[in-house]
Amino acid sequence: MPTTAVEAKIAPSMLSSDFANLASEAERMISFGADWLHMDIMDGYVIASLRKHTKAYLDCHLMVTNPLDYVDQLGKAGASGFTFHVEVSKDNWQEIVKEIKSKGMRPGVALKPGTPIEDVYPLLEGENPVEMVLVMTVEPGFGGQKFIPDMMNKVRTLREKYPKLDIEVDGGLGPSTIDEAAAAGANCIVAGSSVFGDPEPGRVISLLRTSVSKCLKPNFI
Ligand SMILES: O=C(CO)[C@@H](O)[C@H](O)COP(=O)(O)O
Repeated sequence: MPTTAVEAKIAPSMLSSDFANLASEAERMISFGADWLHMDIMDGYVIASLRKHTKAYLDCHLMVTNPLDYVDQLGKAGASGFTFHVEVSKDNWQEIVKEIKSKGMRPGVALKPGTPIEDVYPLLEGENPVEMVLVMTVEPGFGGQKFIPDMMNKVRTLREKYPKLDIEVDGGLGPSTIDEAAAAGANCIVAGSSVFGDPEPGRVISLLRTSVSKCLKPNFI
């Protein structure tokens, strides 16, 4: 029976949602077909309050300098994925990954546009590898920035080396950039302004999924 090595995951970035109505915004995105909800973390309280209203996979991107300090809090709050930055974890990533897994979350590593892809390789090898790499396609910070096409070289290199890895892209993704990202090998797509800013978010989510699905390679097992 053919199956795919990796699946398309469309993750609206809640940074672009109406914060005063977080629960209904989350429900709205799930009803439009979102797979994950992408959460940019400044503290864990938002996760805890949203978790009360949804069973969705909460894909958390920690833009913090000391990720270890947040593992326990995010685990208790109900985070599903915990993605920390490679730039701040060169010395203790093994401990961070172990802690994330012990709290029942899925570890991922993110890299900023200026960071070479080779920096994440050690985190993908050995006994306790991360399970996802988030390639930032804008400088982390806020939504609505322009997609950096050069980042697709990182995605391509990573996909060639790790055919079964979840590769996420974040920043400036939407109908005009998705084909390039999908062709390079990204399968998890974070999209903020293109989804929340469209009168038909469901149509955008479905378009993103179709583009990724077309590029996924079948894996015959
Ligand atoms: O983490 C970030 C930016 O730092 C993102 O998650 C953005 O929220 C994505 O927004 P768009 O570029 O899709 O509008």
